Amino acid sequence: MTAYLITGARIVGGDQADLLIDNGEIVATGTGLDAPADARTIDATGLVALPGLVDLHTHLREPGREDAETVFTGTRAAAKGGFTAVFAMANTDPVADTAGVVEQVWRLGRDAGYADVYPIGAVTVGRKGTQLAELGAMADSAARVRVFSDDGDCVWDAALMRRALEYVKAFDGVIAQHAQEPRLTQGAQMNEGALSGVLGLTGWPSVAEEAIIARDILLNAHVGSKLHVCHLSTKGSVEIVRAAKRRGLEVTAEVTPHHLLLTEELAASYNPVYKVNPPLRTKEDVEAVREGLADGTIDIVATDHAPHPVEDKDCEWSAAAFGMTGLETALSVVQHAMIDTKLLTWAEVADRMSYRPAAIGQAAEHGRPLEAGAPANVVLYDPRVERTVVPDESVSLSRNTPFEGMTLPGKVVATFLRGTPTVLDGELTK
Ligand SMILES: NC(=O)N[C@@H](CC(=O)O)C(=O)O
Ligand SMILES: [Zn+2]
Ligand SMILES: [Zn+2]
Repeated sequence: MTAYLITGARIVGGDQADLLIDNGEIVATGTGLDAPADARTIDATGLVALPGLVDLHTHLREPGREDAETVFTGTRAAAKGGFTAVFAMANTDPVADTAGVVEQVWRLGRDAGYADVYPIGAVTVGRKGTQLAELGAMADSAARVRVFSDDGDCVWDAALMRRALEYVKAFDGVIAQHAQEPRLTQGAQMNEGALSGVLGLTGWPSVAEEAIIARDILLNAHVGSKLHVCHLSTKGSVEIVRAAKRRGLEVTAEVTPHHLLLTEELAASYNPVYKVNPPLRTKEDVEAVREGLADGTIDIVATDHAPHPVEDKDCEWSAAAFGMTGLETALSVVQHAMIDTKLLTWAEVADRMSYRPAAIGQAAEHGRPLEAGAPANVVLYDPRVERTVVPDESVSLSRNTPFEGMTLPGKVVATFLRGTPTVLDGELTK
């Protein structure tokens, strides 16, 4: 294995220093390090060194929709975005609700070699919301599933949600809820408000999200398990989670890059690239989720990378699929929304995009501080450059980025997965 001496990087949580990587590990940090003679030197002056990013919410689409994304293409996009681990959502076809399917996804990730893939298991059989899936079998499988979610749909039946929360206690699992009250969102197309009325699109009230979050926090407190809230998007949701945490109730929550930056006004274009679940909300909501992420109410940023082929997006708004891609732009959007606004430091970004998602998902090899002895999962990022987002430059199979044409700060220069570069000089290594 080639050794790498990374010089002059700003190491988050530490000083400007050198970083020596060998045999898959961080061997040392500091200055004047004793590198092997054949070590490759990377001048990282001006770059930020972060622990490899961890995405707790990615749609890789395999098996079933390999026209939108595969484990191979999705993890390439992940590596390009600085991620070394992704949690693959269960809404595939077949649904990841058995040990067989989660093991298949896990193996495909390992064979591709771009990022570690942690499959998420479905909570209910076929994600149909009526019968618990084989959670224990998925937990005991080679994929060692610890996160379970019916994402795409809400586990709306309170009794079933209670049983799922109880069940995962046996192996310290977590239920990640897609909080959407189905009766309040029938036919919903965008955020409910004055604008949805003007545009003639069925509205999606904030309360549909908040009611489920409040219910689940109480259910979870009752059974003493672990609840994670997917893609929280409203000011009211932030307030509910903040109040719960103040009371000492166990809950973790995520926000997506797009909900940190974009607002419902984009729907006025009727361009389905802006159609997403949960919908883009108001400026007030964006400010609230930013504050929530800054003060730790919201634990993590997760991309909800949701690739869709052109034919599912290039149609009338109401017929289009929900979802947007996000792996390759996540860190830039977070820099723009949170660092350049002085709401977060880089050390806090490492916390929200690496340490904490790894802890919630129990990805022990990931989310470790850049210190000697840790697995060499590292990203080198240049916050000084700018780029205009061009969909065709994406290595994802899909093109549905809502950031097309926007100028965003920063660029991933290198990503290391256990000491092996998956990205060097800004390009995939294989
Ligand atoms: N976010 C989305 O709009 N879509 C996701 C499902 C989901 O995350 O709910 C998808 O699978 O396409
Ligand atoms: Zn969802
Ligand atoms: Zn999702």
